[in-house]
Amino acid sequence: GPAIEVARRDSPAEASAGADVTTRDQRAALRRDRFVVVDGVLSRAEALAANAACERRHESFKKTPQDDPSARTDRVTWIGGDDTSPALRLAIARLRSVASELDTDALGAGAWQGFDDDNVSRGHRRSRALGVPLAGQLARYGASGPRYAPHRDGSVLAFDPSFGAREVTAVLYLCGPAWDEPARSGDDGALVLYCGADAADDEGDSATAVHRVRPVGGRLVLFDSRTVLHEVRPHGRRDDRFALTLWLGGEHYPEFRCLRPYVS
Ligand SMILES: O=C(O)CCC(=O)C(=O)O
Ligand SMILES: [Fe+2]
Repeated sequence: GPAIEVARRDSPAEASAGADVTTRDQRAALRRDRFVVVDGVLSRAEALAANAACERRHESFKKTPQDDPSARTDRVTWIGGDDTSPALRLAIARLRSVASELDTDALGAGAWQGFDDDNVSRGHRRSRALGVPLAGQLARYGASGPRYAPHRDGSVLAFDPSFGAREVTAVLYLCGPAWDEPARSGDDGALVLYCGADAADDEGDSATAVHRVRPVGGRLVLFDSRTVLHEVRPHGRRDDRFALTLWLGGEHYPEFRCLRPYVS
């Protein structure tokens, strides 16, 4: 898991796939609101093919090191650019491409400036390009149970290298067509974002805005890994909930190890 995530990172330029995944307005919304939802990142046919590849791979999903009912109970596997499935290679390529798009808005600074220009206001002399891991986490949430309790993905005070590197979380949903319609009742497998919650709040009570995102196939969610408290609700559907996640950030040289605190 984390070892794969940390082992190697590309620069945004190396990870660019050419076609735009996000618009300038969506990226501005991300920096302002600390999250944005982008629909149609995979076409319907591409999303169907990716979902079928996830279903075929059912046996390769494993427990995570954090596996515990009070934390998370999903099962995961890792997807790299050399995956045997063309549909999953396309999905990871679209996610990796987002980093170079975030860099293009840097107003001549040459790299990502952080959320709401945080990097500048915290006194960074230079902006940093967003490192792009070679592999993303594919998670499977089965029916009636698996969930991920409220958490943040990254922190500037991290001791775990992968955790310290994470700056922007990118989640691409690979759910099948049954997920296109809202759940009729009960828990719906939503990603719940507790925006504006205090840093000390791990439950979301202090959030200034709560957003529920349905995991529709082909939908991308981007958010601030370090400040946005979020959780995955359980669901009662027959079909599994699949999400491919890539954490952007950290420096992009081989074997990044977060030797320095990520504030400078
Ligand atoms: O599947 C999702 O919607 C988000 C998953 C998540 O929060 C994580 O893996 O850290
Ligand atoms: Fe998360």
